[in-house]
Amino acid sequence: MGAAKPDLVALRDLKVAFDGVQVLHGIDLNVAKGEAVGLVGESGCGKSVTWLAALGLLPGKAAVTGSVRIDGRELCGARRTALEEVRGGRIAMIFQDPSSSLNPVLRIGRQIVEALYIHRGLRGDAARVEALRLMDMVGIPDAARRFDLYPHEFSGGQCQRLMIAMALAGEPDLLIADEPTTALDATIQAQILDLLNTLRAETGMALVFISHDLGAVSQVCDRVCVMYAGRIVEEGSVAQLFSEPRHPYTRGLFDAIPRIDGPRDRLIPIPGTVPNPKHLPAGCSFSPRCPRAVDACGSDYPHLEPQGDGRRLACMRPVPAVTRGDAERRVPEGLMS
Ligand SMILES: Nc1ncnc2c1ncn2[C@@H]1O[C@H](COP(=O)(O)OP(=O)(O)OP(=O)(O)O)[C@@H](O)[C@H]1O
Repeated sequence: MGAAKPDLVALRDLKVAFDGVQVLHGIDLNVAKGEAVGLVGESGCGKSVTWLAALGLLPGKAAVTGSVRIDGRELCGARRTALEEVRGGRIAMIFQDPSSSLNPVLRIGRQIVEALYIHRGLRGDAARVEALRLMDMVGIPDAARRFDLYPHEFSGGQCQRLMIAMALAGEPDLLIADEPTTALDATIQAQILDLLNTLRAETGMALVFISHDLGAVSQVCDRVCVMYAGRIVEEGSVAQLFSEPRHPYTRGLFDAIPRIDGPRDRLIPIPGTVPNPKHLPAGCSFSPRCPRAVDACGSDYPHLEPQGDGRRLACMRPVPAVTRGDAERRVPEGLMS
């Protein structure tokens, strides 16, 4: 086994509140250089806010505390110039909707050239050559001819590729992809996941992949963090979590997705709804929906503790370990050790 890679990002006890309502309750999370980490969980659990807070992109009304270290440098509470240096340079972020990043009234080539100037000081022919290289790298055919087109002249999948090209303009060490494939149909989604894997292999950049889609996460990530109501409740390798989810919430997420080899009537939705951050239940926030909860779960919050097998888990009544046979049925092809 090789030595562990050094951390690129370390979040410690990251908390966020909007107008006095706490929505993030102390996130501890590391991303190593070159690693791909998935963040999954139901809508509103805090996946996006975690990274928007880390990059200083939340609106002024957000109260953010804790520590955000990028390569050892503290960014929580840092000056705007320090944050701007990191954003788009060391770290880039892409979103579900390319129109949030692409300017509809500017030709696409010019937008990439501008990003190259801002992040790397390139201009003139050098910028054009590099922009064409990036367009080619993200799989835009006939880049030279399409350099002068507007965003609306590209398909949804191509706009997503162009947004990735702009994100790569700063040669980031980390790309944060927030639901990058949710709005795309299945074939295009698969192509974008493939592209992310290829780019990671070619550039060595790390990836944070935020998604509802466990299947997509399994295709691009090394490690997964499962979030619930503003906390990480379980974290482990993709193979570990797919083969043996130990938190009842993680287990619930897996039971609620269709499996190609499973009968349709085996889909079990998680009962109840995600709690309102204004009125979180006492103890473990998942306990009112949890099939394994006991009285203590409604009074004491379980901390996220390292387990013997390398995962971290916040649960007093974890799901018992499954047998090897069950595990093999659950793990997507190629992930079984
Ligand atoms: N600007 C804001 N002002 C007030 N509350 C906010 C703001 N942004 C996010 N929130 C709240 O913070 C919580 C976490 O939101 P976040 O967007 O991180 O969830 P998410 O897990 O990314 O959800 P989704 O999968 O739907 O994107 C939610 O309760 C949300 O309503």
